[in-house]
Amino acid sequence: MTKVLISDALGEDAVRILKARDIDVHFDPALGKDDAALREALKDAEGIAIRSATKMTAEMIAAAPKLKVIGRAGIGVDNIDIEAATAAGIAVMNTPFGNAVTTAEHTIAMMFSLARRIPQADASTRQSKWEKSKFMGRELFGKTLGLIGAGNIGSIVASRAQGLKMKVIAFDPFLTEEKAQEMGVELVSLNKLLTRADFISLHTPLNDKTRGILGREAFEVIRPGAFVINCARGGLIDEDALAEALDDGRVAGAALDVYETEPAKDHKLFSYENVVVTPHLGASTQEAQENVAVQIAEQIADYLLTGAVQNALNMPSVTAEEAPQLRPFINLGEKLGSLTGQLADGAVKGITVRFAGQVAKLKSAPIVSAVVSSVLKPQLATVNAVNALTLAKDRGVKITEEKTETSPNFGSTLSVRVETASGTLSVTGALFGGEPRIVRIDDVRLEASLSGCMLYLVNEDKPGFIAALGETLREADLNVATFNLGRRAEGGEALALIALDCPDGTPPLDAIRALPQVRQAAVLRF
Ligand SMILES: NC(=O)C1=CN([C@@H]2O[C@H](COP(=O)(O)OP(=O)(O)OC[C@H]3O[C@@H](n4cnc5c(N)ncnc54)[C@H](O)[C@@H]3O)[C@@H](O)[C@H]2O)C=CC1
Ligand SMILES: O=C(O)C(=O)COP(=O)(O)O
Repeated sequence: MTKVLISDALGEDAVRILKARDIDVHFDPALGKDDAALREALKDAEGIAIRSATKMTAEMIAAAPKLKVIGRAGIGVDNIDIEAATAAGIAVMNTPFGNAVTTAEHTIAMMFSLARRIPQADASTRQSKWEKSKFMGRELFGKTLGLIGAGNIGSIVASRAQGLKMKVIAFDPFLTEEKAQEMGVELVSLNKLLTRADFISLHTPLNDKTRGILGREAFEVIRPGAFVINCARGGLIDEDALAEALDDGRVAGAALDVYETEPAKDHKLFSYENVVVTPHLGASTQEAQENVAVQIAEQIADYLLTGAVQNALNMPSVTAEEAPQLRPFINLGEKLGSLTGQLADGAVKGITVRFAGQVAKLKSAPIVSAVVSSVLKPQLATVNAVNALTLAKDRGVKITEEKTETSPNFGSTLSVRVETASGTLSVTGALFGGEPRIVRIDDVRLEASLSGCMLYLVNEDKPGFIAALGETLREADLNVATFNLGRRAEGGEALALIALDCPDGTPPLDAIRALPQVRQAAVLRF
């Protein structure tokens, strides 16, 4: 039974959905905080659903030999070593929209909290102080909100802020002018944003480019009296530099939901009166948690059980509707890739996948990944459809796709051409009743299913060859299951693909190669 772990606090719906799909679910929200227990539980898990507390480091991934998918019930994946997961052939998925509205609302709540000092006023009033004059606030109306990052969440924050009649400007080098105009947002440089905005809110992923984007240099040019809000990731702000800017009054206040180190229990900024803090609550509403739990459970189950891929960060998407259409062609691609990979002599330099007919209209990326993975399999034990393209690139293998919507003889054909230092080999296959069949090897037509243990032969098309081969196989006590022949021209070079009943034994290749008509012989396993 397929085992999936849930190692963070996820909505119960996730358990229900996975169990309904006959998945063995291990739900322990404490697991993500206990490295040793997580490592142990990962030994036989095929999937894991996490939030931000579980750290899927390279070391943790190495402890999970059966893991096929890491599902992040949320957006940020900075707690997952995606490179290590990809190298290990593990799909990484998130739920990019399920908690976006909730997090944008938290940002707006933080902005109001700063402007009206609601948390501080609340604490004071509970202490019977009635400090009405102390908590003089600021209006948001007419103020400028500067967004650093205007993607899913930033754009929702923008629309809510516009509803409050704020002017919204954004620094986002990846946002087009057209999209910004559509959002009613003025695109500006980081420097302009810092000098113009009354409120600055961060909404970028945490990566090498964005780490410390609000650091000492930024606080030096920031508009005096600006407020800073961070509901994205802790590392985006240099917390020491923020403390200095708060100390000398350049920054009027900050609202933080996320921290460089989490959980943040003892933080120097917690003692600042003009800092509002929440414990990474951005995504914590019932609605958002229901959304992400349901979405990630369905995505994990679909991937493990049907091969559908949704919201993966390291492989192409395949919808539930596309999966059944693609599956037979993925199977065909795997067979063709496996045949060419097993016959490839030496390092693979290039792989060309050609789609002809109806198949050219389908999404090609999953088929190409399957082909490349199967070609490289004899050389790389750990290759799979997730890491195939990365491994191919690392090894300098050039991948080419060709498409034509016409196919002369079959509804659709798929061809794989593999180039090595010693030449090229090209095979074409088609589906017969949904089953993969090979229909051509180089320029030789022959029709064969590829399964089990097979003998691949290149021989001279001369009388007596089949009898001699039959005798050699009989001497080795090997039964022929199917025999498929093709030839270039009468009396010329012929090809044979022979299925043998040899689950454990090995065909006597030396004896076969010694037959006078044989030019090449190889054993293939599918
Ligand atoms: N506090 C919380 O509980 C939550 C936090 N988040 C975090 O919010 C952040 C934003 O999430 P989404 O809006 O969904 O992401 P997104 O990917 O939709 O948007 C990110 C935006 O940042 C922009 N960007 C990337 N690099 C940039 C750079 N160097 N400078 C300026 N802009 C840059 C991108 O072009 C994109 O428009 C993420 O860090 C995510 O982890 C998300 C959900 C909940
Ligand atoms: O989705 C995200 O990026 C978040 O930061 C939410 O984190 P959480 O699931 O609440 O631990």
